[in-house]
Amino acid sequence: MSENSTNLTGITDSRYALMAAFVHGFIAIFGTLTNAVVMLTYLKWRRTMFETPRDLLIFTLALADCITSLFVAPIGMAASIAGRWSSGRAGCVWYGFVSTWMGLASILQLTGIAAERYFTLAHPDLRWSGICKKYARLFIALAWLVSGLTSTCPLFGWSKYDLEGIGLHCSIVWSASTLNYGSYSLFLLVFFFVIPLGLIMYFYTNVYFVVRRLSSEAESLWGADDMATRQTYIAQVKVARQLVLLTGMFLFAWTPYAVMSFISVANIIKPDKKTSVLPAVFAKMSYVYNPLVYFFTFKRLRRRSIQLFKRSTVQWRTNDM
Ligand SMILES: CC1=C(/C=C/C(C)=C/C=C\C(C)=C\C=O)C(C)(C)CCC1
Repeated sequence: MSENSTNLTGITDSRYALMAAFVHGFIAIFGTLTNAVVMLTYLKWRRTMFETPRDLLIFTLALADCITSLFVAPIGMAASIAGRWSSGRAGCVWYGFVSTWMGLASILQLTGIAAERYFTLAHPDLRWSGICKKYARLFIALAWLVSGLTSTCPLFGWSKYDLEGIGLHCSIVWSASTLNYGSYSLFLLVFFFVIPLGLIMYFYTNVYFVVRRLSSEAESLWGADDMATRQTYIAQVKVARQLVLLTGMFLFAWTPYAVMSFISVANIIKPDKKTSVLPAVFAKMSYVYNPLVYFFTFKRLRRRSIQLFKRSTVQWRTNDM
């Protein structure tokens, strides 16, 4: 990874450049379109769709992925096609800043939603779900604000955004060569990866144990006549499963990048410039597959999106006649 590089021309290898061009192009088109469909569906049926904190979360995650696909991926594609960084210093800072902001906001929101699941299922006595619905908007706004402020630090001298890998994308300088770079890198890895990951694992492990205990006690707890309570419980567990999948997919995408960044900071081995492109590309693919996870797991969203698609096709045809 680059350390003190200020040379914004970049050196590339044609095979990696071709792959990066393809991935960036794919993200720019499909990431923007699929995430836009998710958001439009929510906005079209906003009265009924924003029922739970989970819906707000899906909307804001789709917004973050859409912003990155639309405003960052084309810059990466242009660089990959040119075989060198082609958007200057400002383009590099923009690329690094937006990618960092959106990524950090997503991990904070996924931690928040894991907490909501934990308190809803493990401590129903706290009536957390009611409180959470009320404060979900505030939490999401805070997550965006905190991650936004954190991402502006490199603009004010705490670390910096620079070319990474073979020079086709920009990120913060993952290095401990100076206290300035090292402290910011560690700050990000600890507060936006290790701690959120630890909390997410704690919350979902507890959810799992509560569900297991309650399932074995189900008969004696509810009896045969309290079907309503039982159905509510089953629905809550289903939601927890969907959210574990969503969070798991995000972490699946970002963990290789976080591990490679840690290896660079700890100076364990010096990652090869070419192969270090792969974790960054892999992380970006989550912008495209996240909407697919929403469509396949959230039935209501899927049904409404299909409805939206059918309506627009009918409208199109009518306008054509
Ligand atoms: C978003 C997460 C992280 C930080 C990512 C950063 C700083 C990304 C910047 C740019 C690019 C180009 C990324 C890849 O495409 C951590 C701190 C690594 C933790 C996981 C979530």
